[in-house]
Amino acid sequence: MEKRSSATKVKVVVRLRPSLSPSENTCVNVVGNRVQILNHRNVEESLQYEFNTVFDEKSSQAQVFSTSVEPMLEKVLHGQNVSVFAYGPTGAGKTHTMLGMTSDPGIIPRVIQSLFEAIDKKQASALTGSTNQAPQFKVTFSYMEIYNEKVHDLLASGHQDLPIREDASKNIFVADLSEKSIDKYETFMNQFEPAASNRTVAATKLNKYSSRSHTILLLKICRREPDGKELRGKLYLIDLAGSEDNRRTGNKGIRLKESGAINKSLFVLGEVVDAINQNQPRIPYRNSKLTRLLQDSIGGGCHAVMITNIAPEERFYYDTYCTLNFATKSKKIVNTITTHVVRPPSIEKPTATVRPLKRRSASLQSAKPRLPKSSNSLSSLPAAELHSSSSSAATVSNDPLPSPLVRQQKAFESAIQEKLSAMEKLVENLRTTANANDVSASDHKPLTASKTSTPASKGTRKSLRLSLVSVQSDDSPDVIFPTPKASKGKLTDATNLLKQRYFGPPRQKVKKQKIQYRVVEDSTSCSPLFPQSPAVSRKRASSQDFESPTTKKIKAAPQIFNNGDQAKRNAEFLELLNSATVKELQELQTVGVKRAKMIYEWRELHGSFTSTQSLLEVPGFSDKVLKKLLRSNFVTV
Ligand SMILES: Nc1ncnc2c1ncn2[C@@H]1O[C@H](COP(=O)(O)OP(=O)(O)OP(=O)(O)O)[C@@H](O)[C@H]1O
Repeated sequence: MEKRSSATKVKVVVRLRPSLSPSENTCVNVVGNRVQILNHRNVEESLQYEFNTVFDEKSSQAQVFSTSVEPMLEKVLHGQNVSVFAYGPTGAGKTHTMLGMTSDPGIIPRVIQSLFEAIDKKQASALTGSTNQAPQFKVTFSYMEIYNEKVHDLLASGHQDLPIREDASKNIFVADLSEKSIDKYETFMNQFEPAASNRTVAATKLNKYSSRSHTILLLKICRREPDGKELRGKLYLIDLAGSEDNRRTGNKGIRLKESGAINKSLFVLGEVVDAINQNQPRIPYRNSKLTRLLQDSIGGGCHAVMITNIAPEERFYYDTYCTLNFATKSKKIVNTITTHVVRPPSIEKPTATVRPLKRRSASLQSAKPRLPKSSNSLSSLPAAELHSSSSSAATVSNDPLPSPLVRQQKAFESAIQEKLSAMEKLVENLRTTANANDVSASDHKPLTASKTSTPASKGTRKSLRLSLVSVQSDDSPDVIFPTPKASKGKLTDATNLLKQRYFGPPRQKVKKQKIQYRVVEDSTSCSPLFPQSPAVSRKRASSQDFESPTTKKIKAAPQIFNNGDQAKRNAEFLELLNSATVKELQELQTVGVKRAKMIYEWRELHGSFTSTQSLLEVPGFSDKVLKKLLRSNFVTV
């Protein structure tokens, strides 16, 4: 569970390191929380940059930590994520600030120490309080490096490239790293050689690429309250690689490649910041591993502190100028802080939360008064289920529009109704013609019945109509399947009449039906009353997997129907083929204008069809097409 709280800007601080070569000219001045540098376009002017805090060359490690980082620790202990990253040109003091030396530790060792002090304090104060129950804390860490656009786990043996994946919280990208319990931290830290004043010596055993890679120490803190609630915070401590001007450093070969990779990720970082500031719809986080990892810190749900390191020497002028401009852009970025809370299931369903959902489902029922009450309506669901699927409940609530699936189904259904109605008319016309040609009186009976549909036929029609698009079972569909107009008798279902006429009245009225939607691929698959050819069965195997036993039974039904009735039906169909006009032929299932014309023209040229198989001689009729036509018009081969 996540809670979104206040929007917070990225906190940008600047740290100026002391000059390392006193003989060299400097070009940076710090005045209060402003940094001044010469204007390279006009040397008589100076450029001024203002930041949250600016640390001058005399500032101590302790000062930087207590002002910029220490206040953030409390947030991590309360389930929020914090990212502290050092940015700046090569040699400006990033590693010194983040790691420091044994004699003068930087942010990382200070964070570890303070974190445990804070945890101890919290537990002690909880135990002295009235509840006498202290929260439990679990701290783990992982350490990684992005080098040449590859992520390495620095705690694992060997340097394998790791993929970056999306965290369950959806807004954090993490590499699959080995995690160590924090009690291993001492051993881990001891592997660092003390950083000396010479930066080449500052390279460590663990991080041999030191200044040429981005290193990330991730601390995960899980706080479990006595009531079972968990607060999960993460703290990213990032030492970014410095960008290098290849012309100035004369980088070649591997160095050039390294430098290119560093520049690429820092370049993308700049693009990301620009995109956020310009409110662009797409932020190019995915364009580099670094920006994917920093996604939560820049424009995400994290508290972010950017420590901008700058060097005072004149030879760093251009780097300093660019760095200060980037820092200025970054301070405009706003993050919306997320608190990561995980509650135990038992306290997930307070009545206060469930009640509005119940009201919502009640209003849903009142909005559709004509629909029959059903045992599977939302209100009858257990409260816990409603709560656990609150998002889906919210989707249903008060929405007057049916879902696209229901709309699609309705459209399909009305198309089928039209076809059936037209087919009935067609049959009726044929009968009328047959009457005129002295057809026996007994044949009129079903046609007379067709004009006033009996309750039995209504029931059968309903069952037939539902079976066109659904799988039947024991409960009524209510909400998702409103009764269509056809059931009120406005449309007459010819297919149903045919079925009654040739196969007798339905054996059993379907009492209640519950719709379980399945994909209907085309209108020709609509009849579950006739068996499908093996080929079609194979094609539809996947959708049949979802069929209920009831549907399977219905599909098997034709086997028990009277063969004589089917023969009559086939003869009637043949009669229709031999006498219908183009327009009338079009009324048949799967016959459009083109096919109707083809059938008509073939008949004009060759005379009557002697069997339905003769249709194979009509251009455009393959075996498959014919089977489809016959099946969907309830004719057997
Ligand atoms: N505030 C400071 N006080 C004293 N020395 C410093 C300070 N900042 C940096 N230094 C020294 O400057 C040198 C360069 O610093 P550092 O290695 O931290 O730079 P960097 O920005 O991490 O460089 P790179 O990007 O190459 O890793 C180091 O020898 C470091 O000890």
